[in-house]
Amino acid sequence: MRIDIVTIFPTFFDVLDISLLGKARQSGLITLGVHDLRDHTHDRHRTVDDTPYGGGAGMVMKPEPWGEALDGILEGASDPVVIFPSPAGEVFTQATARELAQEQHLVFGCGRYEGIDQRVFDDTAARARVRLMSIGDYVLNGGEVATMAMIEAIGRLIPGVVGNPESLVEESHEDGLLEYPSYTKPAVWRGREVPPVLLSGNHGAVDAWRHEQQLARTRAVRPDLLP
Ligand SMILES: OB(O)c1ccc2cc[nH]c2c1
Repeated sequence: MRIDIVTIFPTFFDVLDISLLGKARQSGLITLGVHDLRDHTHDRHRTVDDTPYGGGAGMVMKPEPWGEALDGILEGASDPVVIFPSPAGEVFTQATARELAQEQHLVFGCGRYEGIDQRVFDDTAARARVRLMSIGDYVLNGGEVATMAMIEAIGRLIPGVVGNPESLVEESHEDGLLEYPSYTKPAVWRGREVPPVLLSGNHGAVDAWRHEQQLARTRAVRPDLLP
């Protein structure tokens, strides 16, 4: 998978050189391109924003630098999905991560200030699949944190990135439920015992207990996930 990111804070994504995603890049499973939006400005101050038409507080990101940056990425690209993190976007879920992990090329456009001139979305949608994505009902200062979260959620689902693919199966949201509680040695810690069923060696009983724990947790914390 190729991933391109357009941002005014390119060093924000240096962290993608480490851990699982860093290994995936070294092995060629993921190819990453980080593009500084200011490299697509042509004034002395490298201006990327201006006051909003219609008035209002804050600044809006100018369309010209975005147009030039995306032209360079989309030219010759093979059917990428262009994702703009936005509080006004569809909610990114584990199902979205699974869906996007199937793609060959993702482009993330990280907005700042009050957002990006709408014509950038419209112009890009005329030549690529565009999706505005929200990672939750709260507002960040820009798209970089959301992009990092989505890249991690998507990247870990790409075959070969996570060593043991079985570890991807029993996770929260994979089967529509929250995950069961986990325990490891010691069997007693500060007077707290591991649930005896987990020490029983009875795999059927363990599976049943874990499923019940998933249901109980989901009922308590995320009843909206239940069918
Ligand atoms: O909360 B968010 O996901 C988000 C995304 C993009 C921008 C651009 C300016 N504020 C933003 C917030």
